Amino acid sequence: MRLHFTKMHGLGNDFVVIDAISQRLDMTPELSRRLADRRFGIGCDQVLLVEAARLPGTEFHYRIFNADGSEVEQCGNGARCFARFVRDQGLTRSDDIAVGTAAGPIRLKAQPDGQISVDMGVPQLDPAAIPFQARRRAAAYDLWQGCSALRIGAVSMGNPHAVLHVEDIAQAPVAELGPRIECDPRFPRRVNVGFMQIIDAAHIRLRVWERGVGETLACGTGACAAVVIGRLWGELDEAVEVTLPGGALQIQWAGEGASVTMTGPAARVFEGDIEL
Ligand SMILES: N[C@@H](CCC[C@H](N)C(=O)O)C(=O)O
Repeated sequence: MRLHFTKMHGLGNDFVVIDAISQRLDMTPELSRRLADRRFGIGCDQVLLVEAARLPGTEFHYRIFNADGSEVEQCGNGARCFARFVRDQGLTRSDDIAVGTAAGPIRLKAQPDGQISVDMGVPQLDPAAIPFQARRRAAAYDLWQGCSALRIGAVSMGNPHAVLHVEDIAQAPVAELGPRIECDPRFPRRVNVGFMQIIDAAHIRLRVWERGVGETLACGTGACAAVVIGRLWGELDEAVEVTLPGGALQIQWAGEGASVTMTGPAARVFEGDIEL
């Protein structure tokens, strides 16, 4: 069987995007691992499937698979690439697209300058919704790693995130602490881990250890999560520029009960066919 795909990226967080409306595809963890493999497959952080709408009021359904084969609820950089893909392929003419995900519907807006804005929904801070084991909701939690407690914020942007403050992003222990926190038993579905350096109230630097992938060049939901936590800690404004290793995203969050908006680029790299 031959499968047509498009390789895309959002600030270097890279995707294999598949039109699963015009092509029949039975996605499995094995197949997503194979497509994502950088030596034996095409290579990407996530595989994105464009499917027919399932939720009322939406035009499409969006499924996301990490490089380790796990299917996940949300992907922010992927959402911007999804919007660009369905418009470039002529699957829609709309510049305001409602899309269903496992985490509920999201709205994607193509801006005149080519950037895409995504309404990422209302962040969930209740521990049970993240999911995170804690007696009660708090702005910060102590997470014990060996003999030392790390101060973290925890939030769901549809997918789970832990956020830590670091003094110097270049020296952040991402490869050491990332996998340990990802698999901490207090996060029963594992977790994405953001390391945030606050430059000033309108600008942060961020590196993210992604669940099911490892460190990526950018993480859209991670950028939203960091701004939410930074605002809960009283350190950030409503509009924040988030600089990731792959480039910058603009994040806006008015506060409790409001949706988070993320704006940034989406790029197409190449198209191809893979024999399965
Ligand atoms: N790269 C993403 C997040 C992808 C999913 C994540 N690894 C998870 O397991 O939740 C983004 O841009 O948000």
